[in-house]
Amino acid sequence: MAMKNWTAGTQCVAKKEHSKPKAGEIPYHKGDILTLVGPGTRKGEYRARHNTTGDEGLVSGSNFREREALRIDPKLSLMPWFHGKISGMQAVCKLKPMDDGLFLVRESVRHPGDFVLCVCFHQKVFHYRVIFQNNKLTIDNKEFFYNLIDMIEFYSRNRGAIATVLLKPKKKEGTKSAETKLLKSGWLLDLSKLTLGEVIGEGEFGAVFEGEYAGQRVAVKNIKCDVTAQAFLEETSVMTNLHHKNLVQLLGVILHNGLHIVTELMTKGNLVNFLRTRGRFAVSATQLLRFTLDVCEGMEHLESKKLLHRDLAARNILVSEDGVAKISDFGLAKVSSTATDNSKLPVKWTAPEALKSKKFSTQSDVWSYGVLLWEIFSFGRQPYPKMSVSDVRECVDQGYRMEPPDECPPDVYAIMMSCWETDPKKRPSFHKLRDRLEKELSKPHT
Ligand SMILES: Nc1ncnc2c1ncn2[C@@H]1O[C@H](COP(=O)(O)OP(=O)(O)OP(=O)(O)O)[C@@H](O)[C@H]1O
Repeated sequence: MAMKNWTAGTQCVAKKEHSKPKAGEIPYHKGDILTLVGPGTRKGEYRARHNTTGDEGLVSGSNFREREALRIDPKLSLMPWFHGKISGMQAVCKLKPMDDGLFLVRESVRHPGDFVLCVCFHQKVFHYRVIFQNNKLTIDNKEFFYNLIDMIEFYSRNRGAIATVLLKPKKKEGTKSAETKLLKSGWLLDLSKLTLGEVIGEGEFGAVFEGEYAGQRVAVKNIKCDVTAQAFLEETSVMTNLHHKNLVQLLGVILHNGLHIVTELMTKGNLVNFLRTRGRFAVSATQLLRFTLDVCEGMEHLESKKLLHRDLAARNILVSEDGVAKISDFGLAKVSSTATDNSKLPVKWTAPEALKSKKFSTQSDVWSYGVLLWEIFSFGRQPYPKMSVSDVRECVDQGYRMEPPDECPPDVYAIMMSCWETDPKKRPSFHKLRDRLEKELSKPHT
């Protein structure tokens, strides 16, 4: 068997029961998930933390397999039972054989915007109109839901006012159930183990909560809108491929009330706020350099996986309790290099060739990294201060580059400038950047 060479942070699934641990070992059940924290004392052995019990101790690598990453698959659907705009007749044709509890959801042809839940029972199809009012969905004006996912979840457990509980989704052709896939691969978490705490941030698509999952402090992003939740599924799939000390770790997702995305908690918040609230008297140049190196190492890892970030900026860097910077927000991360919607691009951070001809590459991430360096050394200032987005586009095109931030070490400014070479090929790789930053860090700083 090939020697496993797992790094700290790798999530593993137990292949066997291990109920009688020896001294220093921890117990686990088949299917339990553990996070490796480091090498063990002997060959093939690791130190690991049990994701549910929180126990930490030694485990044998041969009893585990790495938690499977999700393939980025556009067919993966949170709502495989949703068939879009089809007529009642068409729905009836699809619901064959008419087993009790077989169901689908369609959009009403006659009342656009309203949905219809179609369920088989006693060889008949029942059509329940789902009404959207006051921002909620309801069938009977007694039970109300934020979204379809929630509604289906409810009627899969309770009959409520309908003929039968929902037993089996009729999948739309060409879709695969995300729930099944997440469950099989070990990324589906258990709602009953989650406790939500206070709101710690506001994302574009919903609040971010602090919480606890099976004893571990976590951050939870809840996406209520079905369509957005579906879009986030892709971000989550990307994250299942990533384990690195400088990338915010996905712990898993919960399908309830839309989608809950559970990640490790970064208690010191995002880097912009971190630097703005502390300022140059509280954060040393060495600490700033450590942040830049942290981000660089995270990017080097993304690069090694052939992934682009596309939205690298200090607002998307989070700081852990022990002051380590990690990259988050893989919303725009993609394997391919063809862009989607240009209007959403963060212009002040995006390389000119990416803005102009959608040429995204690791080199365009390097450009953004240069802007991020500038943000770090200016303690969280908005880049290109006082310039409008269209001014920035135009000036940068004509060769304008930002001045160094106050008291920025000249060598660091030289690194920024090299990231902003017009010709992407002339920009350094993240690997090269790490080299230069490590040298910088080894110099005496105040
Ligand atoms: N894992 C985490 N730990 C601590 N705080 C977090 C975590 N994730 C997010 N936050 C906080 O919540 C804020 C919003 O995060 P979020 O990623 O939703 O922002 P966003 O940039 O709007 O992303 P999106 O476009 O995905 O909504 C962050 O700036 C940060 O302060």
